[in-house]
Amino acid sequence: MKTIEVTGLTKDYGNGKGIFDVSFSVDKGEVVGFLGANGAGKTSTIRHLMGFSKPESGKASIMGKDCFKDASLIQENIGYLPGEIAFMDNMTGHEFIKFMADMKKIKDSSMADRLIKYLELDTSVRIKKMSKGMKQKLGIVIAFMQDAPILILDEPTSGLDPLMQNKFVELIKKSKENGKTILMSSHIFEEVENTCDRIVMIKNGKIVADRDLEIIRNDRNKHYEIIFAEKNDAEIFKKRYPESKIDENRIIMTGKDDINRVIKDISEYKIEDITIRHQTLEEVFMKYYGGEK
Ligand SMILES: Nc1ncnc2c1ncn2[C@@H]1O[C@H](COP(=O)(O)OP(=O)(O)OP(=O)(O)O)[C@@H](O)[C@H]1O
Repeated sequence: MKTIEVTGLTKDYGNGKGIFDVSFSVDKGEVVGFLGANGAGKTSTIRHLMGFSKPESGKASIMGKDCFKDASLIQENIGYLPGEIAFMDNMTGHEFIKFMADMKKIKDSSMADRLIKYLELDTSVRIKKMSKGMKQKLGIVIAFMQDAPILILDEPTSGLDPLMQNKFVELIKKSKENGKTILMSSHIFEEVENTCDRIVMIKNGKIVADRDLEIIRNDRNKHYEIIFAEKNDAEIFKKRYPESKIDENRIIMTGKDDINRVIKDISEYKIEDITIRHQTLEEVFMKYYGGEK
């Protein structure tokens, strides 16, 4: 049995909006990044997983339980961070954490205390006076405080500064070490690359990719950017590598060509600058986005 399973999930909002025949699964202990541009269907899928929306067809289940039929069981037991957090504005952070802990029947507050300290969150502030980042931290504390074995996080780093984003990445890594199963939506490739085992990508409500990151890493092309001293040399080089792109005396090419051969070929010319690197995950996935992010 898969820990999280979505099968043929469909919800048509009209005008081509919604999610259509979405299927993917997450195994126990796996960390899966759910990537997609704005409006791609990440939140809609997650809301079905949390039992807030009724599928038009298809099914979402967690630990074999139907997410809609067993919504209260799911909501009580999953560590969940919503994309748009609706807080009780008049409460302080502390009061709200206590309120949620009571609702989720959490007796031990030590995990919440550790998270508050780790994220440097001042919980004495009233929620209506909190910045976006503070509210996001509060949401993270609530999602993680029950030490749930399954976490569903909708754009968890939205509103966090780079330092806190890094701390969040560490939190995910630690949670993975502790055997948690995590589904995390994002449009930030880097954070997904740093934390996830697998990527599921959604575009216009449909799944367009589902790949292990290890396979993607091993399969990445090399990216070359070469600046020739002479424009003429760049043109000659371009003829040897017809797939490359040329802009004045600059050649950009991506491919699996033997690096030794490329370096040997380059060495025949006077070069001003050269960069050789692996493709980023974003570059690999750009084809699925079709140019739009
Ligand atoms: N209840 C609804 N009624 C009508 N349209 C909806 C509803 N919920 C979502 N949509 C539309 O469905 C599409 C998918 O929205 P969703 O919120 O799932 O996207 P997302 O991938 O989470 O985007 P973002 O990154 O912007 O949060 C959007 O075009 C959205 O406007």
